[in-house]
Amino acid sequence: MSVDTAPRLTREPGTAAPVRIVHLGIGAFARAHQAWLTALADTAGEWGIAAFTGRSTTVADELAPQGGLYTLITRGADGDRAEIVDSIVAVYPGSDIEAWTALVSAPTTALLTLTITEAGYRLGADGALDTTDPAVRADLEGFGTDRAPETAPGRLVHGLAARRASGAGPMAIVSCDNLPGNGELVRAMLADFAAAVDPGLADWIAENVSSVSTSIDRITPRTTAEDIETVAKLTGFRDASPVVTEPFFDWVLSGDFPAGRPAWEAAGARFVTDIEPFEARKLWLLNGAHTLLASAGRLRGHETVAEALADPVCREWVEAFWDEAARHLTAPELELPRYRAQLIERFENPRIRHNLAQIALDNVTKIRLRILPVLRAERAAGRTGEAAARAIAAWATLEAAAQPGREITEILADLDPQLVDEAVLRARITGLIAELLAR
Ligand SMILES: NC(=O)c1ccc[n+]([C@@H]2O[C@H](COP(=O)([O-])OP(=O)(O)OC[C@H]3O[C@@H](n4cnc5c(N)ncnc54)[C@H](O)[C@@H]3O)[C@@H](O)[C@H]2O)c1
Ligand SMILES: O=P(O)(O)OC[C@@H](O)[C@@H](O)[C@H](O)[C@H](O)CO
Repeated sequence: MSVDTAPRLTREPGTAAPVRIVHLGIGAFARAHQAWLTALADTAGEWGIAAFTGRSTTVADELAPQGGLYTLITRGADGDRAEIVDSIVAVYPGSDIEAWTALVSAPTTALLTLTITEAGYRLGADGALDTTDPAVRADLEGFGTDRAPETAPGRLVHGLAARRASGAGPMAIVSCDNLPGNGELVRAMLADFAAAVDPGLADWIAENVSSVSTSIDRITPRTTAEDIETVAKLTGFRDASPVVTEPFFDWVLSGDFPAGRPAWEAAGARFVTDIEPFEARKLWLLNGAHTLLASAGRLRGHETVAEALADPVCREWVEAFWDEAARHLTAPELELPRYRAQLIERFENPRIRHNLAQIALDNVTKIRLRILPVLRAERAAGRTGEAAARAIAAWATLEAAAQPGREITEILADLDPQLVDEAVLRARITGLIAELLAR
């Protein structure tokens, strides 16, 4: 059936689970991962999700007429499988502060989950809330007035203040963004914001809000118009907002859930006491390789991860980066040879079109968190960290082209002043830039 003639996907009345989870930043990934796992785990229909967009209202406009239903296409190398996911039961634009406040402060709400992108946390290089950010300042100054908060920290603290006032009790916040120690970062972000507006509220949050850390993994590119056609053919429905993802998924969580949670382990999630090695494995090997390819692959004329990995030069650079990272990922439960083999298979999936330009967004933050730690660990061990340095050199080469007139040393200093201050390192990176330009 073509999308022009297919009936729209809509929810049957009376089939929505009660809201017990509020999600901020509904996009493609949350629907490929935690909303899908919630639907699988929640066989009794007790854990409905109320989803809010972060900035744009697009997903709310698309999903609300469908009662929150959407199609998830699992795209393997050999074909597509479509399923309709029903765990999202209400969708709102992020600007709907009335709905947000009512839902976060409801005693029935047990969890807040987040996919607001790395930039959405509004943290500075030191991991604390960036109070020099004009949007953060505006939310701090407007707190407690009629002005609606606009940043994620502002909205979260506003909602938690209402929860404290309503006496709804403790809850958990689960960050599902690709940041190391994402639970700790949420805790710091909330503590910094609340302390600046109401120290009593900061104490209440510290005692009543559990920040759960997670490592989240499922490659989910942006949906295309062609995907909407594919869904109509597979299901017979017109879905304005389907999501396409890969077969692989992984979710590791660590923390407390004072008001309960879905039995996510029944759907494949793992609960651990020490999440740090799992986070480092995923962020350095998967996201680090993505970040490397986002610069090096584009420099060599490639558009997608699969195209770049098919280039033996890029493949060698990725493997060399993994060798460096692997020396600092020593916990046996990480099963690195297996994880690396899976990564190659996932990156090579020719039917997942993961654009390097999309992955390159907010590159500076990503390099700081995924490449620099490997470079520092290698140098601390007395080695050069050549492969990590090459990823930085590739990024700096593209930046120099995009910012004519700026010296390479200025560009590197924006990333990390140490890259310029240490003469040996600076010379190595500039040497690698010359090598990349010569190719
Ligand atoms: N796509 C993936 O493969 C994948 C996998 C693992 C983790 N993640 C995490 O999920 C995040 C979102 O990915 P996605 O694929 O859903 O992207 P998306 O573009 O589909 O959705 C992003 C959501 O974040 C919101 N947002 C963007 N900037 C914001 C800001 N400054 N403040 C508040 N909200 C903001 C958007 O409005 C939207 O609701 C990633 O940044 C990453 O941290 C993604
Ligand atoms: O937007 P980011 O960099 O956090 O990540 C881009 C991709 O590396 C990322 O979305 C991966 O596909 C994902 O982390 C896989 O689990």
